[in-house]
Amino acid sequence: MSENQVIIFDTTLRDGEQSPGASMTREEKLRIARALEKMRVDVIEAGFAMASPGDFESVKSIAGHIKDSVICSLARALDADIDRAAEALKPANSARIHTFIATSPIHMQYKLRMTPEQVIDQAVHAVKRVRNHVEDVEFSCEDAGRSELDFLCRIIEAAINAGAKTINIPDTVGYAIPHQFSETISQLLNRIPNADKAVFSVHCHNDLGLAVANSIAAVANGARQVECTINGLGERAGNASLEEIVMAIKTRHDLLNVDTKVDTTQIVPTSRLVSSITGFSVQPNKAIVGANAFAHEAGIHQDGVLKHRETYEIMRAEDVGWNANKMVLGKHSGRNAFRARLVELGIEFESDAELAVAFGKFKELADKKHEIYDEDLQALVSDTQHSELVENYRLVSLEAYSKTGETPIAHVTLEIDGSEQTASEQGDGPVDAIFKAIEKMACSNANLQLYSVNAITGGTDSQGEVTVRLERDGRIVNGSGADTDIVIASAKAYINALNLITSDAYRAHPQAADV
Ligand SMILES: CC(=O)SCCNC(=O)CCNC(=O)[C@H](O)C(C)(C)COP(=O)(O)OP(=O)(O)OC[C@H]1O[C@@H](n2cnc3c(N)ncnc32)[C@H](O)[C@@H]1OP(=O)(O)O
Ligand SMILES: CC(C)C(=O)C(=O)O
Repeated sequence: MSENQVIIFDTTLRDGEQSPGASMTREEKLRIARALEKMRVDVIEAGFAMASPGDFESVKSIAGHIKDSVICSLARALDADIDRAAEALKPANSARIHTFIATSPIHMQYKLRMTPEQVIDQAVHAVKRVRNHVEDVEFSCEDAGRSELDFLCRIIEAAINAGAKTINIPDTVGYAIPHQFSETISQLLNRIPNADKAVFSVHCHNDLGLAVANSIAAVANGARQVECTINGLGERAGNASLEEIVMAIKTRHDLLNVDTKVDTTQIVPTSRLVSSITGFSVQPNKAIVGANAFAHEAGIHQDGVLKHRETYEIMRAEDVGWNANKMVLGKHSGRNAFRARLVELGIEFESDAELAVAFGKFKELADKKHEIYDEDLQALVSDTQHSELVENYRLVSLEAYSKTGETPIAHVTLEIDGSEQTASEQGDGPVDAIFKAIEKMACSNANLQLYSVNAITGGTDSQGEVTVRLERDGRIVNGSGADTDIVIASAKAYINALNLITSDAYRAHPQAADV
């Protein structure tokens, strides 16, 4: 293995599963293991065989099915744990046993109730026991982040002499700070006489939100294995996230000068799989795999990305398995992104003035709604194009009241041929009351033939798009209106239909006039 390669050791199925609520069945673990193998993860820690019969079976099943990654089981520094791990790993192509014992004063004194000398003896015994089963021995100094450096040097030297091939330095409780952790790694590598006989690994927890930073700092100072999990799943605040580690190494190759074998295009599919199996959703702003990781809403950013993607993107969405980056239209968006999306939708305006009107309406809508979807744009543009109509009727204000047990009532103010009128009516529902109030003022004598409401997109902040079909003297028109408030959308649609039915331009049947 090249000295510039970092081994990616995934522990989603072991430490990840220690996340309260993240227990997985054997079949689920196998599905994740297959995804990790496809991603070309070097080592998959499949479980802790001693933990339960179910975990034993999971390790065994993964060992039997996965051929391209090394399969590993955790084991305490106890013969029974080690033998159980070896038993589960029998079917594996390449097997590793990961044995550990705590090395910090607080763990040795209060948890293990052992002296430091006893801990060294047990570690050496455990490593030798593992060597009786497999060549590939990993030894971890649990709580290394709070262990004394001199003691770490002693126990690691002894473990390497006993046959450990990988030495893992876990920051078990997420206590380390990057510059200090990288100094620890560098000291261990420099001071332990046989350090060159093993690969040094790190396993960082995220209690202070520093798991990835500490892991990368360690890599910069000579660690060549990183233990991590998909989506940063893991005990308490989680482990270092695989996707962040791998992409930091890839993106900052200029600085770190190391590589991994991971096929990064498998990151997003695997993240989704883990999230759907565990039920732990990924926060939208999570690096790499969050829904917003490659989404831009701010106009200045969108403009920059449209002109030259790298202005605001340090990675390509496609490289981590997204289809593409995303321009989200919202209230922070600018004219350039708005125009670009309309062009993609095949919508063009004849003049800049027309575009400006549509953009103004878009900003008004965006103030009411979080995200503007393509369907919103289409409704908005058709509204803008309708605005070419001579508006004999214009909605000034509207108040609709409904309460259980009471008859709904609406007060509507319209501008009709330049002057304002107000009417109030009761109805079977607020929309019925509105239509009656409008008709009271318009006196159109038109017949309502159809009223339909559609949510333009999902979510309760979706725009309602209303269609109102009116008929008068054999002429039929379809009016439409869109708004986040469906009562207002209904009034807009009715008024639009009134304007159409009284307009010379729409004398034909609506289908013929393409209304
Ligand atoms: C930092 C980490 O993530 S370490 C991995 C943590 N993961 C887990 O614990 C999940 C799986 N664990 C389990 O299913 C159970 O704890 C088991 C099966 C391993 C052990 O269960 P039990 O035998 O009932 O022991 P229990 O969990 O109550 O206590 C742990 C015992 O292991 C001892 N122990 C802890 N770590 C080690 C070690 N590395 N080597 C040897 N003994 C150890 C403890 O001192 C304690 O011993 P004691 O019973 O003599 O006091
Ligand atoms: C067993 C070790 C590696 C561990 O999970 C930890 O210390 O967090």
